[in-house]
Amino acid sequence: MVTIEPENTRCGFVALVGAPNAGKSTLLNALVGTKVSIVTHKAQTTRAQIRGVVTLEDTQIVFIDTPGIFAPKRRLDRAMVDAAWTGAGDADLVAFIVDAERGLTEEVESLCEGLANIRHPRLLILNKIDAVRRETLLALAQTLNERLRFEQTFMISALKGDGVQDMMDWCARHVPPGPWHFPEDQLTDLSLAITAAEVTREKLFLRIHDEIPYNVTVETERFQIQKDGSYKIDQVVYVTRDTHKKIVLGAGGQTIKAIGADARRELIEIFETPVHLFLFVKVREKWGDDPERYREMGLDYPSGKA
Ligand SMILES: Nc1nc2c(ncn2[C@@H]2O[C@H](COP(=O)(O)OP(=O)(O)OP(=O)(O)O)[C@@H](O)[C@H]2O)c(=O)[nH]1
Repeated sequence: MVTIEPENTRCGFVALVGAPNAGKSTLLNALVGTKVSIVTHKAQTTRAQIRGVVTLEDTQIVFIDTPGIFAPKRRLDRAMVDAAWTGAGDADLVAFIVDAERGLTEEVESLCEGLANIRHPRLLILNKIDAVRRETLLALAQTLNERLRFEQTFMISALKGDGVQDMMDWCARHVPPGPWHFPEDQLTDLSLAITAAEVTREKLFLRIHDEIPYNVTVETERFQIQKDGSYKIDQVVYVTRDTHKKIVLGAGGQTIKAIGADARRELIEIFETPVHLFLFVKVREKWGDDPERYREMGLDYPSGKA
């Protein structure tokens, strides 16, 4: 066994920033090699900063999946966007993820402006190359490199894994010397309770097909490790309206039951222990404006910006 002396280690934070749906969470999961951040085809899935940890020989890289940056409306939205920019400002390297299929959208343009104010070295990551022609990719890479200075450009498919290792190796070579922040075998800093809430939220997003998911949040109210090692988890699904509650419940409670079954199945896989999951649906009209609700998600209350 090789012993790694603390004075020889490297460690750094790499923020993954980009527009909603660019593929940041998919990339984080591909980098870490397991699911640490929930992914859906809907924009604004990631609400808080989620850290995924990769330890390679003497180097630890902490990737930060940030919420997609967009024009915020509610307090929650502002807190999400703040979390994304804070993630970028705190990192050693900033990876700008661009959905190459969508190309140069207004969101991407305004992100370029924001990123110009961030002093840390930047990487350009063109994602979804599996869905784009080579010429389109090269043209996009050139345009973006003319707008902003990037240390390196990577063309990847987070979904298929192409180019992900190259990006990770590059990051490993460019993080500063320093002690590790996490034990070698830790993959994320999310608590069990938050992980459980995120998984249920993902299943909800996947089962309910309209506006409602943006108006839903899930909180783990109680997380108990039972004597037999199984987990008993009580969660509340907050919706903003009674009509939404009816949809989330479904006829005879069918929808929530199916969501619970999906979530339970995945939680058993993640936690590697039996899980007893209990979901309750409550109406909380303005939860998106209630700091208590999103403080739970690890988002800071955006002071003075109410
Ligand atoms: N074709 C293709 N689709 C991808 C790729 N990477 C991600 N996607 C899809 O893009 C969608 C959004 O992916 P996410 O990883 O949730 O995107 P995100 O940037 O984290 O989104 P927010 O949480 O909204 O900020 C999902 O449907 C993914 O499956 C890729 O390399 N190729």
